[in-house]
Amino acid sequence: MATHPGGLTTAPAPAVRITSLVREFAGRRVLDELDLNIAPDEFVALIGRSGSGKSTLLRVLGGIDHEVTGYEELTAPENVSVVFQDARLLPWKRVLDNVALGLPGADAETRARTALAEVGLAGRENAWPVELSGGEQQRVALARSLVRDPELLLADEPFGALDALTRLRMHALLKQLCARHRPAVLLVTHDVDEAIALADRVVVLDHGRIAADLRVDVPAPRSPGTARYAALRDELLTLLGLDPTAGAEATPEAGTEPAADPGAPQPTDSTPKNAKGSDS
Ligand SMILES: Nc1ncnc2c1ncn2[C@@H]1O[C@H](COP(=O)(O)OP(=O)(O)OP(=O)(O)O)[C@@H](O)[C@H]1O
Repeated sequence: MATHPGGLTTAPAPAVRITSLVREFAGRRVLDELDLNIAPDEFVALIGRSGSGKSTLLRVLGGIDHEVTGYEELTAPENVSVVFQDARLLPWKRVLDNVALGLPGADAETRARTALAEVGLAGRENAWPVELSGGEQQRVALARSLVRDPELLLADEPFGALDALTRLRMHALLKQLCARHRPAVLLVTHDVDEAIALADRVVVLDHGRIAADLRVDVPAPRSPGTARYAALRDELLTLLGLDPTAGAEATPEAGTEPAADPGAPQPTDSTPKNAKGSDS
């Protein structure tokens, strides 16, 4: 917050400013007059049913999708990094070269080494991607993103393919990295617990519109045992059309696809059936 000489207190300009964004595919609105602001260094988790438009929004913000149908305002920083569910490392380049790839300046290699140390991979610089576990590959992907000091980090289910234990380790790492680098973050996740663990705000997307925008006012450490955590989790699950009392069972919303589809948000921090990554 900045204070002007007149005593007027103003919030810093948002890193992301979206007003009335529309994206259609074959005449069907996938993003429907969507409004969203993200402050610099704010961490926003984006959840929603499969097909609600989460990845589309990320692709627009990441400059991967240039074909938006319309908007009143669409502002994002130029320096954006994107992390996907799969690490997308170049298999023919060693770990260090993957991180340093395209980095300007004579100190590129030094910066890449520092970034690898930050994600706990000092000593693995000369490894080939294939020699790393899934969790380690995602660490490299994080290092490759953060070495560029992005003002905005976009993450599309980056831990979705990892086992539950590795995912928890990655949560701790991401928190640590964000505290140090302070990018604005937009994280797409299907995991309500992941959203509460990491985010300052959780935004629920439904049919291309923001259905809810909730501040995560759960005191640290964000333990699932606390009343506030449980209340927020129940609220989010209900917004997603899931029955919070039903454990892993989902309650379909009337008139919509069953919430139990494989892409539906999970009420527990469950490991997907295709979980492959581990840090060990
Ligand atoms: N290139 C495309 N051509 C046509 N339709 C598309 C295209 N990309 C996305 N869509 C449609 O837009 C809708 C939103 O897709 P999107 O991938 O953004 O959903 P999502 O919320 O990320 O889903 P999930 O949670 O399953 O990943 C879907 O109905 C999808 O079929």
